[in-house]
Amino acid sequence: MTALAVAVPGFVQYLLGPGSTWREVGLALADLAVVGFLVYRVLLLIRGTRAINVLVGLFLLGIGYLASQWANLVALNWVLGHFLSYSFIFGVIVLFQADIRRGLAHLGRGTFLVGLSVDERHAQVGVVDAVARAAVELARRRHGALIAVERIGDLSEIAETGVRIDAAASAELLLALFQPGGALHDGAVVLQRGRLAAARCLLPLTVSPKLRDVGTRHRAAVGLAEEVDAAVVVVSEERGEISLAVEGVLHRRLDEGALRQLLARLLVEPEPRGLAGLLARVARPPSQDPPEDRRAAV
Ligand SMILES: Nc1ncnc2c1ncn2[C@@H]1O[C@H](COP(=O)(O)OP(=O)(O)OP(=O)(O)O)[C@@H](O)[C@H]1O
Repeated sequence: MTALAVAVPGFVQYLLGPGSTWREVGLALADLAVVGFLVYRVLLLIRGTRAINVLVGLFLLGIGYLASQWANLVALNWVLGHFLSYSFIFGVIVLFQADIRRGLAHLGRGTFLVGLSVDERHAQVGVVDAVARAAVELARRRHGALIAVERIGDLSEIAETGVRIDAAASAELLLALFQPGGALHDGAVVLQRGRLAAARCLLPLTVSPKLRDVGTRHRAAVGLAEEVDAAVVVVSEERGEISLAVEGVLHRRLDEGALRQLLARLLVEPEPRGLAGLLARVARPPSQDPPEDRRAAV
């Protein structure tokens, strides 16, 4: 460790040139640390998503560009150079849009929860209780269910794909809606601002290849959680399992306690505000996530 503490600044000083001062070395080290940390956070953010494949594609294009430059292949180098510069701009905006949206929503999460009024917070506590009680009972009965709860992302468009209900959210209503054979049991129920907004809604399906062992109900939950900042609870008809999709990750095999805890964290408990909140969110160690075997990153 001590050897490393001497070797790294020494190496940086060597790179900066013989006349460099320790202040310059210190600044260069801080610069490297900040860039390293940012790259690490970006990789964590897009880990296991389609974005990582695109990043690998861009990296290979970059290698092709450098190779064509080295081999003096003028036409290929011209094409790859232009292709790279445009695909960087459009690639970041278009291909990473879901990930950017999720990342921004992640940063805005504290603001959403801090901004809740007393009444809204009370309604959210009711939603957590209703959804958790219903999910446990639906799992016991082996009735399949899909419940999307709005957070920052607006679920109005999703609600419009189904049948409008606009009723107070309760476990009893959820149990009745997901009764097999019922007119509204298919598709997802959408909860907005503490109320049960609509049923039989259609959610976007994820195309992630990582979710091979689950069917369309779970794919629909993850698909919505990839696109919008919502908490989506799934009850498996086949296995009687409860899962929750949020920020594109499926937390699987939850018992009532774990489900309540996750829902409360996502819908009720505010995180610290301002710089403290930002630092807490950015620096949250991966170990605070549920164990790896319960998660399926997409
Ligand atoms: N895009 C979608 N939006 C909303 N609901 C959907 C969507 N796709 C499927 N579903 C719901 O999932 C049901 C089919 O579930 P399927 O058995 O394929 O999935 P699963 O993930 O294996 O779930 P389970 O473990 O309950 O069987 C459909 O009847 C419908 O209610």
